Amino acid sequence: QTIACRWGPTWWGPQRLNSGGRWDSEVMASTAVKYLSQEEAQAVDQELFNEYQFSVDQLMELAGLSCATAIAKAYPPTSMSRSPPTVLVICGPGNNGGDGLVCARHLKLFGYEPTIYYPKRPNKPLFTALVTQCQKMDIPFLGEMPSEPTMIDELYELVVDAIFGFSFKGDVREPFHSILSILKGLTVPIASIDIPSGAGTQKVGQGRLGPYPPDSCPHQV
Ligand SMILES: NC(=O)C1=CN([C@@H]2O[C@H](COP(=O)(O)OP(=O)(O)OC[C@H]3O[C@@H](n4cnc5c(N)ncnc54)[C@H](OP(=O)(O)O)[C@@H]3O)[C@@H](O)[C@H]2O)[C@@H](O)CC1
Repeated sequence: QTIACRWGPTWWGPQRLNSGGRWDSEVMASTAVKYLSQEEAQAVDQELFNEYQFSVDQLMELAGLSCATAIAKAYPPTSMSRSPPTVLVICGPGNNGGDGLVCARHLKLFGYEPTIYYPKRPNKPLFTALVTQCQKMDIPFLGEMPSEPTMIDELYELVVDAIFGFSFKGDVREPFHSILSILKGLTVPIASIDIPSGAGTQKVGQGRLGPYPPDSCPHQV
């Protein structure tokens, strides 16, 4: 999983399996960031599931924890104006949304005050369990998206975009089109899990939350 942060002191190089199946230490040691294409990301996914026998629960827990850790490095609670810092985590209908639920749980443990908006919930045990775990940690779920960017700017210091990952395709459908429109108007920073949602993963281009790869757009974790 590529982890990158624009404002933090460190750029974490991508960690990927090379064609021989070994961790590519040269790439890991590099300070440059390589972005995986949609096909590359999906191939890594399949290799981890099939060859390495990881389960989706395992990978999602690691992904969510890694994202929360990267966010805590980029935006330490002590650097934020509120205590605890308020974070809105917006989760999509796929595994990227699952990463967001796990991330919210770890952000709470790291001293943030996350709130989740999860408008389209898959009826699968993995996701219902993740929701239960967040509820048991007293993480609130919003019934509806704040309608104006200024409302989000006032209530939250950071937004985590866990809406779409590498299976996004086509034009954004509702309710996510409206959600992304609101996010485009924010002044608070947005940390995007995997890719900025709405950005294409096939090629460098202008995504709906900013350019991709994101040299000057929301943080990508
Ligand atoms: N590889 C790894 O090691 C790991 C990967 N992980 C994570 O998984 C992510 C990939 O997960 P994923 O495959 O579930 O896809 P993802 O993008 O979250 O959601 C796709 C859903 O979105 C929807 N949708 C799509 N296009 C749309 C549109 N235009 N407009 C509106 N809706 C649209 C569509 O849902 P539907 O509308 O069909 O209900 C579709 O099913 C990956 O990026 C990484 O974050 C970690 O969890 C574990 C380790």
